[in-house]
Amino acid sequence: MVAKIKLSNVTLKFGKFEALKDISLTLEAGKIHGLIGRNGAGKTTLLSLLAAFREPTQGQVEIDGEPVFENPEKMQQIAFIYEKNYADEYEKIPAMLEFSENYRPNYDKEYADYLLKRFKLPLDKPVYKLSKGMQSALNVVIGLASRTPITIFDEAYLGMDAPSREIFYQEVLADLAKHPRTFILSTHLVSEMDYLFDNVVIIDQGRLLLNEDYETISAQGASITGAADQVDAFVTGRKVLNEQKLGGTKSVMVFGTLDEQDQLTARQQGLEIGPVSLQDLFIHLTEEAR
Ligand SMILES: Nc1ncnc2c1ncn2[C@@H]1O[C@H](COP(=O)(O)OP(=O)(O)OP(=O)(O)O)[C@@H](O)[C@H]1O
Repeated sequence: MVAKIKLSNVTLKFGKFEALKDISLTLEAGKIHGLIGRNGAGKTTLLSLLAAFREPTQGQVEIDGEPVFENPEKMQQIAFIYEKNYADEYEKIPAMLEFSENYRPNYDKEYADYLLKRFKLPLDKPVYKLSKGMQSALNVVIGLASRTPITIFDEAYLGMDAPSREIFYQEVLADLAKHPRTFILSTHLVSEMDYLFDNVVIIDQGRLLLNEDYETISAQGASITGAADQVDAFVTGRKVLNEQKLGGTKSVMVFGTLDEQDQLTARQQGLEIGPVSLQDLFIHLTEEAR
């Protein structure tokens, strides 16, 4: 079961402050969408609208053509996983999971049990006594095992160590392949998670900067590596995003596509051309917008 999300001219105000400014975008069903933006860009605010936690001040948020706000049928199809405060959660994990089991029609208890084991989560402790990383892993279990048509993870990895984050990423990919649905992952760990994304949404200061598939974005930049003086000559006049030097070798990231002639010239000069990282493009695009 998959679902398509559409925002049309969405504005969200907190009092006089516009946290989201006239955002229109479509998120295709069955894909992994990466949502990135600097601190305070409006990611959580945007996700809370998708999850029907709030109503836009202006504009429409629709899932499969229907408004989502105060629409119980649509809301049941969306899991919004964010960092919760479990200070007052005296239940143990099995009791907590009962809610998802009862409320989510596609909830898979066997899969949840498998994930609990994979994350090595203790079942005999009240949730408030779990470490921060364990509480995040529990959120991930709820999000994945609910198998909702739309699953939103808002920086779900907070506190999780590297091996646990790796399990999270592996499970997103493996379970999506078996049970198609739409994932939206917001993150600051761009270089760690970019390989997961089919599509990337970048917002900055409440505005949409970009909503494109990962391959198209990657083609908007290139890395050029080779002898330092040759590389310097090649990148003259181009927009340099980042450079690194090791001995006589230099690697420079440039913004903009390289046409066939550029590629031929680079090869003739013994320069190596590679892709640019999403992280470098993100830093560049959000700096340029200021
Ligand atoms: N309840 C609120 N009342 C007033 N302003 C708010 C409220 N929630 C968020 N904001 C403001 O809206 C803007 C966007 O916040 P949001 O939490 O969506 O950003 P974010 O991109 O998720 O940031 P971060 O990466 O730091 O978590 C910020 O300027 C924030 O101060």
